[in-house]
Amino acid sequence: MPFITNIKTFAALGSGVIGSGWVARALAHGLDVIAWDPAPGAEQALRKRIANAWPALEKQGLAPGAAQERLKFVATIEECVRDADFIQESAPERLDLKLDLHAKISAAAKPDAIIGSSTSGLLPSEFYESATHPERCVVGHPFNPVYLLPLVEIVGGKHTAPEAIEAAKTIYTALGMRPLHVRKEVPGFIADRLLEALWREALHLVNDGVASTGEIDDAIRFGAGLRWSFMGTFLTYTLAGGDAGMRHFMSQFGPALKLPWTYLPAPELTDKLIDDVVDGTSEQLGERSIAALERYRDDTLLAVLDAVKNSKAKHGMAFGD
Ligand SMILES: NC(=O)C1=CN([C@@H]2O[C@H](COP(=O)(O)OP(=O)(O)OC[C@H]3O[C@@H](n4cnc5c(N)ncnc54)[C@H](O)[C@@H]3O)[C@@H](O)[C@H]2O)C=CC1
Ligand SMILES: C[N+](C)(C)CC(=O)CC(=O)[O-]
Repeated sequence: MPFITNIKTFAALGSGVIGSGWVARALAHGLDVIAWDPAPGAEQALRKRIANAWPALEKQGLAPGAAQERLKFVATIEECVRDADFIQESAPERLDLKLDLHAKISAAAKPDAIIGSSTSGLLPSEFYESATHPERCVVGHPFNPVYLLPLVEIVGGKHTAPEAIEAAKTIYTALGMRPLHVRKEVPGFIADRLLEALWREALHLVNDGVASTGEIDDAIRFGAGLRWSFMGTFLTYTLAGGDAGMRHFMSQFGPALKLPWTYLPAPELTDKLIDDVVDGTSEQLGERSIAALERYRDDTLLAVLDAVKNSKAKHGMAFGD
């Protein structure tokens, strides 16, 4: 059965940080959005988050007809998904919860509507186990803020049809995203496996009293963070090898891989470590509210995205290259 790819109605289940980001992206692309979230006050919180994101989306350019008013908040899962052409679940990261939720979502959805889950690293073969028509079920793992960052990792489970992966690619591309198909179903996929390694080391550095949270963030944002926005680790290190490139880099820095630079297993999350991290980041936040920091992040991300796009165009590359 061909899957729906020309979507007009987007269903969002779960409207926290990530669900609201999906809703904002879908609205900005001129879609009708139906949302459901069981938390009291969820609709109001969702509308507030979208209003905070909207100036950045306006700056980026709205699709014809795009409007915040095209969001409808409903009271049941069934109402949310029944008429949807595409469904994105962004519920809490718990296997039992997602398993139960997807049994309900898929039973009520159109059989040819693709279902995506925002999970950061749970396995689709596990949480789609009880789904109706599991051949249309995928992971579509986004990055925060979902309404601005282009990457979405697509992962299939053991029942996912190859055509569903292609359909998901088409849908996410139409939503202005850069899909990356993760060909093997592994926990953490590609990006979170990398991010988690950095996060564990950062926690060790705090735990060992080597650096504060602010100093660790400085080490990222004034160095590797700047080049990561346009060049990944492999190409960056090719340049670090000089004219001899990666082969010289491997021979010069390869031995360091045997030195105890990294710890990898996560440190114990003691109360002290949690307090140190929370106190450190509160100090970094200062007087700013989360919403104000989000607006600063969005403006800066737009500027970086623009700069990368323009520079690539000058070098004959498209943004997605
Ligand atoms: N926060 C992040 O940086 C990222 C999170 N994700 C993934 O997105 C998903 C959602 O995470 P967040 O938005 O961060 O969490 P969140 O805690 O901000 O939001 C979760 C929402 O789900 C709602 N909810 C509770 N029970 C539910 C149920 N049974 N069915 C549907 N919704 C329910 C909650 O009321 C809440 O609004 C998770 O799978 C997470 O791994 C993916 C990428 C990044
Ligand atoms: C922390 N996290 C694992 C939920 C992060 C992600 O999944 C992606 C992101 O936005 O960094």
